Amino acid sequence: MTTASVIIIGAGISGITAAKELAEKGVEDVLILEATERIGGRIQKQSFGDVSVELGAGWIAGVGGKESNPVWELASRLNLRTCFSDYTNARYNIYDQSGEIFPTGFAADSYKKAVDSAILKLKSLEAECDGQEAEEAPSSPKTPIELAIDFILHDFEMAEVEPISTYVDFGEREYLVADERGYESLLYKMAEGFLYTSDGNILDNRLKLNKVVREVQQSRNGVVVKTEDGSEYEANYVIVSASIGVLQSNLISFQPPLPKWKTEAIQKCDVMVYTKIFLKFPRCFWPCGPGQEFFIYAHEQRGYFTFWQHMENAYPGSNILVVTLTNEQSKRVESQSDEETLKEAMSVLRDMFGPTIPYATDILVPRWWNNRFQRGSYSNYPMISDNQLQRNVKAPFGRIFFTGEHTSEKFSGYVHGGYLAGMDTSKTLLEEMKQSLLLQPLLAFTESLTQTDQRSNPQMYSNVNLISGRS
Ligand SMILES: Cc1cc2nc3c(=O)[nH]c(=O)nc-3n(C[C@H](O)[C@H](O)[C@H](O)COP(=O)(O)OP(=O)(O)OC[C@H]3O[C@@H](n4cnc5c(N)ncnc54)[C@H](O)[C@@H]3O)c2cc1C
Repeated sequence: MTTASVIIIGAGISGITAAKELAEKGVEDVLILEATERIGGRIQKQSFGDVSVELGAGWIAGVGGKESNPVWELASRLNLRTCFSDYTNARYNIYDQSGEIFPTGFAADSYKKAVDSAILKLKSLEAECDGQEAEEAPSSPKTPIELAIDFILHDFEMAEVEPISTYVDFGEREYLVADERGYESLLYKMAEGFLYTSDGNILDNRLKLNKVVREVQQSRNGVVVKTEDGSEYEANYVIVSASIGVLQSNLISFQPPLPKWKTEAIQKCDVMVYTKIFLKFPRCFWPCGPGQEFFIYAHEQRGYFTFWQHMENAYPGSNILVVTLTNEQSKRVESQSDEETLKEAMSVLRDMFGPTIPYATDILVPRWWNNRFQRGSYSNYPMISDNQLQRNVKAPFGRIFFTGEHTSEKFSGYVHGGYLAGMDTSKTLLEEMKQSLLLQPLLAFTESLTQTDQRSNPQMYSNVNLISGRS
């Protein structure tokens, strides 16, 4: 059986950050077990139509504020190619089903109404929590303006994932990563010399790919981690960085089972499904001027092929459009063939741009919901929820610690949330290791009093030995 001080389940941004931080602080023998054949998790690029597209995270969000976003700093240091991307412009490019574009004033007005309506909804939820009578939110007749409002509200629900109470001013600017190696470069740079040698070979004592963890067994002596291929690994501590969707599924079982306060908190957190569908065309037929990177299709069915982006700013001449679907629409599209999805997308595009536009030559539909190592795109805590819910999701259980974007109090749902969570969890674990070292003599004394044969369990309190390079 392979042993390590700390086993980390998952090699996304949070898992790699935690592993690196632990190693830098002296915990040398950290081992990452990753279910797939690659590192990166929800940061994943794929070649499509001669360029690299991001199936997962694409934007470095929250830049230009009072405090600095660590992922932006990292990207700047690595000279990652990025381009400014302002999706709020989308509100001025709203098409109806007959291809008419809503006049600017009309669209801006819808935006204001949506904001007012969102504030009213928030107040009513707050009042409900306080047990007061709430002002009724207006019902939504599906006039064109209400269709536009509906989109904007839908967008708020999908994008405003950070709890308002914990707002930190990283800024509002967003940059699209347009690097040849994509967002993944960040992770490969972090992993260089640590998980991989400079010529790209895996350091096998630090990272094992294609290792699907199915069971985490905890005892007084440590933790045993069992994988689908029958391997077993032993450690003093485990950090689980798998997504909230995976925690909600039964992929990983815990022995003894996680306590009720923890499983309840995990189940209460919403999982967003967010899907970017890529379409390649023989030529560009959409408007490409300044402020036209994004456009919206207003349809009675909320979220039906609503949000569009062209990739000409990031990749000139690529002739690629991206349409974003969420939740029920994402799940629906994931369950049908790509040909059917292509047909639907083409029909929407023909509504907007007329019947003569060329048919797409290729389509790429990521399936985050049906991916058993993700089960969704990112966590979305209820807008009005006390911080206790998230604290319970994050809280360790014995020797098992939790990290991942869903444990980041301020930035759940984001790459920088995953990064900061990895830092935070490693700090908490280091503190625990220190404490257990301090307690060691006392525990040894108690043990000798109760005449327990500690020699049969040599690892029980011996973080010191394990920290210094056993693997
Ligand atoms: C479509 C999409 C668009 C997004 N857009 C943005 C964006 O523009 N900007 C932004 O900041 N964020 C965005 N995000 C969110 C961002 O990608 C995530 O918040 C972040 O990457 C999560 O990192 P993580 O380390 O918490 O989890 P992950 O990256 O999911 O890492 C967890 C790892 O655990 C592995 N794993 C799971 N189960 C097991 C198991 N049983 N055994 C072993 N390994 C296991 C997984 O394979 C994975 O590699 C987007 C996400 C998606 C899906």
